[in-house]
Amino acid sequence: MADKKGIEVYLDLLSQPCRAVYIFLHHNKIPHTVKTVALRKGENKTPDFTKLNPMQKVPVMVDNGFVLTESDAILKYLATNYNAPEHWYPRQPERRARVDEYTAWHHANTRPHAAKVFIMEVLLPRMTGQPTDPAKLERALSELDETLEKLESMFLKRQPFLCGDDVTLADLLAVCELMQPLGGGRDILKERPKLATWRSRVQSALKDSFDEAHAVLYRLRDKSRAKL
Ligand SMILES: N[C@@H](CCC(=O)N[C@@H](CS)C(=O)NCC(=O)O)C(=O)O
Repeated sequence: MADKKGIEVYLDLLSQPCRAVYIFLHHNKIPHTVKTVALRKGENKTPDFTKLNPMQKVPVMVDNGFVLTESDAILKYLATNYNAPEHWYPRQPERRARVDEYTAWHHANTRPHAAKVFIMEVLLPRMTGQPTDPAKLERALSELDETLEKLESMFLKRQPFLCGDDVTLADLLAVCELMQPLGGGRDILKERPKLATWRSRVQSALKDSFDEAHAVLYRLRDKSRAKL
């Protein structure tokens, strides 16, 4: 049985994988302490943080001296070692394999494609002072659209959640990523009713922890919309 003393997590809630870890811990009432690492202030580049994670990325989890990076590994570790309901990461081999199938695909598809739109519309203009290049944005949106199409046709199909009848780690990672372009005022699911309904379903399943984790992104969205 894992230690009940609690866990330390190093997070910046503007980061999609950090929000997934935060939501999982909060929703499942797993005792933990959040240590904020403000990426915009370069706090991930300090010597202390670099010692903890030489990759200089968040999230990082420390459980009684056991240091773990990568949201996927952290979520699966938490689901396996702490008392989280089984639906998150089912024990039955085929059902678990479905979650692993999505999460492997996620990091090469949903994540880079949704993140690119946010980077182009929010981060790059802030860093360079230059407006978004419309042709590059068009290409990024078209790549993202292919991913959204596959999410609907290959994963969601006719089921309520990406891997079946109940919410899993796959939905959690996916929803946090697909929310990100909202920071630039863009709702990428606006014209995708099937995925938009899925998002509402995931949001309801996660209750307050969803909005709590996304508060900082909502503030960014409101600022972006005010500029339009
Ligand atoms: N594959 C990693 C990705 C972690 C990652 O890219 N984190 C970003 C924030 S979303 C970061 O820390 N970036 C800081 C940097 O690269 O300087 C995971 O899922 O945990």
